[in-house]
Amino acid sequence: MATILELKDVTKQFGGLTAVANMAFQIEKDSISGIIGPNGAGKTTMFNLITGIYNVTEGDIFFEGKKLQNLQPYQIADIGITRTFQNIRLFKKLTTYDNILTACHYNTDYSILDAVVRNKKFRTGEKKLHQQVEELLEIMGLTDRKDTVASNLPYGLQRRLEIARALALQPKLLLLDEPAAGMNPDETIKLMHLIKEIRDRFQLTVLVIEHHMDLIMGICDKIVVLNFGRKLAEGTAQEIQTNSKVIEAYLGEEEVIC
Ligand SMILES: Nc1ncnc2c1ncn2[C@@H]1O[C@H](COP(=O)(O)OP(=O)(O)OP(=O)(O)O)[C@@H](O)[C@H]1O
Repeated sequence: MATILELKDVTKQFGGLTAVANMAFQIEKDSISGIIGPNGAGKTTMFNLITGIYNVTEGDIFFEGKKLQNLQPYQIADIGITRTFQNIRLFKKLTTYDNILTACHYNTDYSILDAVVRNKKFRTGEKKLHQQVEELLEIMGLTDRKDTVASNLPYGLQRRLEIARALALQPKLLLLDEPAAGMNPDETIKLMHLIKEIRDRFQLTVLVIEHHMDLIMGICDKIVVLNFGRKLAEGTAQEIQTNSKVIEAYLGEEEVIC
């Protein structure tokens, strides 16, 4: 198995606070991996480092063997890493369809001039875009809500729409920050199947932060556990559930283990 993402001794400090300390792990291509840990453990900060929102204080992050150094978030999206956010970020006044379409437009290969004169290249490109939007609507179960304004969608569907927008950028690595937040158990199970389906259909790698242990334990090939910005443990769901350090520090409450 090839490694798609590697963190080598990554540290992030905010003034005197060390949010992430000497973090090191590898993510295998085509896998689904999870990051868990108590509030404030450094999970979102790690996503922000991988996606270029923050620069690392020390250490290196490699994507497909290349160092991600001083790249801007849009450059990181260009090389194939996209994400969703803990606090949903959508164009709230646009329809579901247009939210996906604006993200798909990022991939167009026609120029402004092609668009102005509406030549064949533009028309073919536009047709492809609309096909891509329809496909994403279908996969994400949003077709019958395509004309609904995003702010009027139920919360669970807003989260799905956010994933659709991240997929529209055709990533190789998809980072999901608490995709099941606010979902009921039934929606969470459906999301779990959907994440697997997305991985298979688009042949991508998924890294997911989640507090819903059933989702994490149900879909992840590997789980990295953080505590106070440090890696506490790493392994399969079974290894994590039986790891004494994890049980002591994080999964101490029995009901957390599914
Ligand atoms: N921009 C920032 N400036 C200063 N401190 C920050 C910043 N971002 C995060 N922190 C701090 O870094 C630590 C890790 O925060 P982070 O949001 O990464 O944790 P988390 O594991 O994602 O938590 P949660 O599960 O609550 O989302 C926290 O102490 C937080 O207050």
